[in-house]
Amino acid sequence: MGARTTEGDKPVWVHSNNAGVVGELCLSLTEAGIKAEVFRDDLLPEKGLIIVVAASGSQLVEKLIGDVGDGRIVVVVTDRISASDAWKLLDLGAVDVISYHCPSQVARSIQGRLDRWTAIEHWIDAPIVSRHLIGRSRAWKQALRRAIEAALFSQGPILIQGETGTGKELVARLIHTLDPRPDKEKIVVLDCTTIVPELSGSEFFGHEKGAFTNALKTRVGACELADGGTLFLDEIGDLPGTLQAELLRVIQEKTFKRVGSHTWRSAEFRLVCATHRDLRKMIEGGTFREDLYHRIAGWEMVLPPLRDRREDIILLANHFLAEIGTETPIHLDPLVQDALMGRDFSGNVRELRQLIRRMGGRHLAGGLITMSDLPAEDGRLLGRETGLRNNNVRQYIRQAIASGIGLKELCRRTGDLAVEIALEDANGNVSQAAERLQVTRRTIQMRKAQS
Ligand SMILES: Nc1ncnc2c1ncn2[C@@H]1O[C@H](COP(=O)(O)OP(=O)(O)OP(=O)(O)O)[C@@H](O)[C@H]1O
Repeated sequence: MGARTTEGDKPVWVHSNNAGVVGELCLSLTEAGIKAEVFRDDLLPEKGLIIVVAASGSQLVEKLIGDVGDGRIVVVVTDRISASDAWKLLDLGAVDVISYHCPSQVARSIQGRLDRWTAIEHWIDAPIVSRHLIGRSRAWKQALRRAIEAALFSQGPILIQGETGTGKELVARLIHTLDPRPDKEKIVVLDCTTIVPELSGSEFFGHEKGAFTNALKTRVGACELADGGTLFLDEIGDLPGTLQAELLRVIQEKTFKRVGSHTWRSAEFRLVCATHRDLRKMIEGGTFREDLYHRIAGWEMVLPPLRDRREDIILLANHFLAEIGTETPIHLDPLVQDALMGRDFSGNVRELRQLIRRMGGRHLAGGLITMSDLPAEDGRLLGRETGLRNNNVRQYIRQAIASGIGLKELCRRTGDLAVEIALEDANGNVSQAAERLQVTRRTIQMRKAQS
C-alpha cells in the first residue's frame, strides 16, 4: 500500500521553526504511512492537511489559520498550554490541537484522524453540498464540517442550534442525505410548534380510530413514519412539557404506543433536532428537561447568524438570483451589493432570500439589478447597521491584539482583505478592483504577489 495522503496525491504539510522537531515528526509520519512534506511561511499549501508545530499562543499559528482560512490546520503544541488556550485555537479554525510528547504518538493521532478529515474535506467541496449550502466564510464552513462529521461518523442524536433562518432545516436534510446507513428510509419532519398537547402526542405516536373526538381514522405518527430513516424535530424548544417526558421515553426505549392503543410498537431512527431557543437557559428556567437535552444533544452545532458571515451575503444573493431562473442571468449593481452588505438581516438567510426574490420580481428591465429595484422599506434600512459592522471589526481587532499582533501586521491584513474582497466582487478584474479601492493596478498586483 502506498503512503496515505489527504486529497488525491496531496501530502500532509508540516511547518515548524524548529528544524529538529520537523525532521522527527516527518520521519514518524512517514513510518506511519503518511506522505509528509515541509513548507515555508511564504509558500502556503493550497490543499491538504497542515500540521503546525508551535509553542503556545504562537503568532505564527494565528497567522497561518488566518491565511489558510478554512480550518485544515492541526496545531501541535510543544509547550504546555491551558485547555482554554487550546479551545481558542479551535475557535480560530484549527481542526485539532495535539500536545507534542513524542513524534510517533503525534503521528499515530494524525493517522487515526486522517481518513475522517479527508472524508469531511471531500464532502465539503462536493457539488451535493457546495451547490445547495452556500457559504465560504470560516464560521459557516466550521459549522458545516461539524454537521458532515456527525452525519458520516455517528448515528447519535444531533442538535442544531441557531437563530431563525440560518439554515437549520437545510443542514438537517444534508445530514440525512450524507447518512451512510445502507437502505435508509426517508426523513420525516415534525414542527414542534404545531403540536397540540391535548392530542397527547398523536403527532409523534399516531392514534387509533376513535381514540378521541375527531379521531375519525387511524393515524400513523412521525416516529413510526421515520422508522429506518431520520426524525427531524424542528423547534424542539417549543415542545410542550408533558410531551417532553414522552419523547424522552421513546428515545430511550425506542418503543411507543399509538394514542388509544395498548400495543407497543418500535421504531429505529436517527434523531435530529433544531431550535432557535437557548435550551440551557430554558433548563435553568425549568421549562426544558435536562435529561431530554442530554439525550438529544449527542452532537451539537450552532449555525452562525448572517451578521457573523457577511462575506457570504453576495454569494448567497447570487445563488438566490440564479434560483429565480431567468432566461439571461441577472447580476447585482455594486451599489446594491454595498446596500446588501450594510443591511441588517434579523431573519438571516431566509430574509435575504425573500429580499432577493422581491427584487427579482421588481426587476423589469434587462441588465443589472440597480438601486431602484430595492423595495422602499429596504432603502430606509440602509446604513442602520454601520454600528454593528464596526462592532464585528472591533471584535476581530481586539482578538488579534490579544494574540500579540501588532499594528503593522493588522494594517497589512486588513489591506489584503480589502484587495481580496474587491477582486472577488470584480470577478478577478484587477482594473475594476483598483478603481473601487482608488489605487493603481500595480498596487493591487503587488499586494496579490505578496499575499
Ligand atoms: N447556506 C445556505 N445556502 C443556501 N440557502 C440557504 C442557506 N441557509 C439558509 N438557506 C435558505 O434560507 C431559508 C431558511 O432556511 P432554513 O429553513 O433551513 O432555516 P432555519 O434555521 O431552519 O429557520 P427556522 O428557525 O425559522 O425554522 C431556506 O429557503 C433555505 O433554503
